[in-house]
Amino acid sequence: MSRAFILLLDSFGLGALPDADKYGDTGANTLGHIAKWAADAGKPMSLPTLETIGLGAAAHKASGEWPAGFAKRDGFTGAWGVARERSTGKDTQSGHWEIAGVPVLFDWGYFPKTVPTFPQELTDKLAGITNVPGWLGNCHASGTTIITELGDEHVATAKPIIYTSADSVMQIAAHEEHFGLERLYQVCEAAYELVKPYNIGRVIARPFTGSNGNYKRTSNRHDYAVPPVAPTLLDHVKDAGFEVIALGKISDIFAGQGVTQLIKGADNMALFDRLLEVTDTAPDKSLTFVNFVDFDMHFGHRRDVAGYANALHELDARLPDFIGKLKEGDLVVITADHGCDPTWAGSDHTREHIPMLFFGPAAPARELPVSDTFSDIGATLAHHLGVKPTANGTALL
Ligand SMILES: O=P(O)(O)O[C@H]1O[C@H](CO)[C@@H](O)[C@H]1O
Ligand SMILES: [Mn+2]
Ligand SMILES: [Mn+2]
Repeated sequence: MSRAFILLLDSFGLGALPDADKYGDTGANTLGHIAKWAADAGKPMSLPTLETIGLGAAAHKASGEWPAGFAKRDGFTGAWGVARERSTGKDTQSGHWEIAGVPVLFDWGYFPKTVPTFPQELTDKLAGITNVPGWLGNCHASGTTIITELGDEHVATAKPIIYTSADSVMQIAAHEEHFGLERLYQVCEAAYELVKPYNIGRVIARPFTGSNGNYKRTSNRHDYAVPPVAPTLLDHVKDAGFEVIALGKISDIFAGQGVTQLIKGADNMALFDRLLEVTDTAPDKSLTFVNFVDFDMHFGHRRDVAGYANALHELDARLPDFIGKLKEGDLVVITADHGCDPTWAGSDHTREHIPMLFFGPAAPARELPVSDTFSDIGATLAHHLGVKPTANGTALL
């Protein structure tokens, strides 16, 4: 067996990049600030499996500091390092595509921090096509806050809630029963076509349920994403005739390009269950790519430090089961797509190093030099699987 696995902890950054000042992120450090918060609260973090692979040393390499409560040790079991982003954005698509060999060197379009944020030409056209009676929101917002504020008015008027963030996104929230899930998807499909001239990466359907000021998003989120601009590692694996198994939102992020099997999961732990099943059955030369989204969606953007720390503990506790299922020749990497420091101002991502923790039967134990592109991950896995090399990046192992 010679399989590859990418376990991506969405937003798990290890400290600001040298160019973080351009993003207002100088000093951001997702893991470092969570660990400090936990130690200050008298409950230091303990991530024994990740630490054994080399997480603490990688964090030290990225930021110059060992996370509070982590042992300053050596003798790791994995090939550990960190990578810097070459893409100009600090968004999910740029991070994932770059890992898969395609840095995003053009600038995405973004909507301004004005109210309204969306150009009137766009919202008028979209209302005309979809027959909605108007829009609510039309601003930069946190998705959970805005449905609490505007949910009642949405239910009363049937006007969808539209909002954006520092990412290249148009998000459309609507009530699953009152407005209808299928209708929301139709509005998003129409929006996806209309935002093309604005160079927007994704339109995201954000359905919710509930009543009387008490609203909750459902798992029926759907992303309408621009496909990768060049062939990625996923395409190379698929084109070689091997399986590409996408868990969670991976397929959405790559617009389905290069994916042969798509498996969804409601949350991190459900996704981990699916990962264990896949690890039992995935064939030789397959690539399994999982995105653990809760870190970003529930805790990073929500600036919930305790929740983020807890989610890390939960994931670490399950890693031994996964490692126990690996077969000879398997290579795994634990990584991230950007930071989202839950102690940082605002609610957006932070420009940070990502971890590169390679482990499994095919991984040597060694320190890796700092990579100047996330694409070194894709290059390493392409080499491991013996498929066409990615257009960017250097194989590290
Ligand atoms: O606040 P919510 O709706 O979770 O939005 C977050 O989710 C979007 C997609 O990842 C990002 O643009 C971010 O702002
Ligand atoms: Mn992300
Ligand atoms: Mn995010």
